[in-house]
Amino acid sequence: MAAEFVVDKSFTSDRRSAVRFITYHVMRHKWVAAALIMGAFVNAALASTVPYFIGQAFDEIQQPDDGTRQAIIVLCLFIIGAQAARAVMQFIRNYSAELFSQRIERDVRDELYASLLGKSMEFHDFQPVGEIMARVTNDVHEMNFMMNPGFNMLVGSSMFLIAPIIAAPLIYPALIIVPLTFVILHLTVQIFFVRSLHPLAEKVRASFGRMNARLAEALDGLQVIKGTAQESAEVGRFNELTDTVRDYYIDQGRVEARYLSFLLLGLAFVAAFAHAGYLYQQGLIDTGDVVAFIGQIYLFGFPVFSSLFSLSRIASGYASAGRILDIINQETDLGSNPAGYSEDVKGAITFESVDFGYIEGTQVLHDISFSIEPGQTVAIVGQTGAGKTTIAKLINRTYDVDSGRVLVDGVDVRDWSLAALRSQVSVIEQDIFLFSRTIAENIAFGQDEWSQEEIEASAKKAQAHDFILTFPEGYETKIGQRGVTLSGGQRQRLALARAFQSDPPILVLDDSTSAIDSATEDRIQKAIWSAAEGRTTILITHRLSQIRWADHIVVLRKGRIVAQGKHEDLLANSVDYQRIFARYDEPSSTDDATPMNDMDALSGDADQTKTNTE
Ligand SMILES: Nc1ncnc2c1ncn2[C@@H]1O[C@H](COP(=O)(O)OP(=O)(O)OP(=O)(O)O)[C@@H](O)[C@H]1O
Repeated sequence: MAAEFVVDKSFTSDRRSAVRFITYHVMRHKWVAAALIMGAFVNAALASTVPYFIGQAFDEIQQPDDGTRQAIIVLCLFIIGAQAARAVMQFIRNYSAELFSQRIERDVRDELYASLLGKSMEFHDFQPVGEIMARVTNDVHEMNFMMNPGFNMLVGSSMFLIAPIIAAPLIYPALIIVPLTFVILHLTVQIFFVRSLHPLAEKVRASFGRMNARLAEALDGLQVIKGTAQESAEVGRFNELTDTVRDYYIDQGRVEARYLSFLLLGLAFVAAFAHAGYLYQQGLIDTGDVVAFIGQIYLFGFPVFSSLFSLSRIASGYASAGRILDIINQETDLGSNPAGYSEDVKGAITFESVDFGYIEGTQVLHDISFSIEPGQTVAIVGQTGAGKTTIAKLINRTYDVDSGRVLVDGVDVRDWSLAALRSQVSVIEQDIFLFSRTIAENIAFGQDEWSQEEIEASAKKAQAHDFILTFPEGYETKIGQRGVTLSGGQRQRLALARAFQSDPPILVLDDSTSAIDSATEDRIQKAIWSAAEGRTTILITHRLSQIRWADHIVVLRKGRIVAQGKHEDLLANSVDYQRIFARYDEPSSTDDATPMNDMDALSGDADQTKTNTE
């Protein structure tokens, strides 16, 4: 399957169905599973010896003679020995079960996480984060529960179903009738039980995912919810989802409450007493045999009670495995092309008749063609929604073109090794994302090794060093989630520092100075100029001061290029450029005091402006 990112794994699971997927993961740890089964089986076998020894003891007490005392002591020692051995077997079984289930949880989670990172942005655009989180955390954990206590209890208790079938005929052959009939009926009930439980378990899991998605979205948009006083409405919507989860759980409980095996167990006791009593009356078995036989029937209690719980866990785990596979098996269009072209990027970018749309049938870019020489700075301008950001996303293959080609150094980006391409194209997004890690770690993101001096040098170039030092912990300051503890301008400068640190041959700055005051704008301007030096830079900006010193300007309108060239030429010849430019905000700056929307000022020399400000 094509994926943007493929982890070198020591295994490739069988993803053809949930059963194969589960079996594959179980078989990866077959020795641990074998220890579990062996522990469970021997434990059950030893447990079933207890009623046998008690039956023997009964016989001894009923016909006392000189050897009775010694025989009872020996039988007691056997029971103690059997229980001690059981304790060891229980330990083996429970330890293996924990090891087994935790390993499976880890393997499946790793596999799912790697698969998620490998999915294209097209996939992630339409997947609510909360839903994905529910699968990575909760559904994977359900698979753990399916193994332990689910399978563990089912396997362990199944041995208690087998033991009486073996032991009863040893007491007297006809005594097999009741236990065998019970086991057949109990297994039939189990099959019907799981069949009716499975669709409900799927509904529970799916409704849980939807609830999680809503929760994640609400927390993400908390500011908007509070800002628009929508708390009550949101609580109402969330309640509807929690009600649905509750209702499906109750439906599941209703099916569980109708579990027929409890009734069967009661009937089995009645039938066993009747049968044993009849054989006793016929003189075919003695009192000890009756006690031993009823003791064997008692062993059924454990599998009946535990199967209700273990089968519910298995039904939930099975539904979860299906949901995990759903995600893993979804195709992603982008291939990582690991064997592709992977030279050092020089920086030439060419768009050749590119068409693109995010959704089928809705075209965002139409016939886009332009070229950028290595080291040039190019500004892409156009009204909001014109497709500027979309152009940037095609360069590092966040998305692939529908038709036409995007070339980097003359090579189609699809022929590049994706890792080689992306590691050399740095994009500072409109909505800058910072991780909840330290400032230093954020600047060095993507690098395995870095020194404090390097980080500080990058921060200085990005005009970020001074504000970083105002924090008590400096570079070790932990940034709040998504960088919420920083201002917009500070986030932008950290993103620039990250770009300096990785020193990419191609740098894309998307609207990077849209939300800041003029003094900060000035600092960022300087940082951008020094960042643009010696590399191909694409500026997607509404800032006049940035646009006009670009080597080349591409003017977009509704996804089409309506003009391109140098600032002066465009200003003189392109009505679109003039119109767009007239609407752009030009912040006043200390060095470059071009007034906003002042068309006279636009005719100033771009290079001159750049030099002055530098
Ligand atoms: N992930 C997406 N899925 C679907 N449509 C999208 C997606 N991202 C952008 N679009 C659509 O593509 C069009 C171009 O968007 P784009 O972000 O490239 O515009 P832009 O020129 O960068 O705008 P702005 O100046 O406001 O950032 C818009 O109509 C937008 O609604």
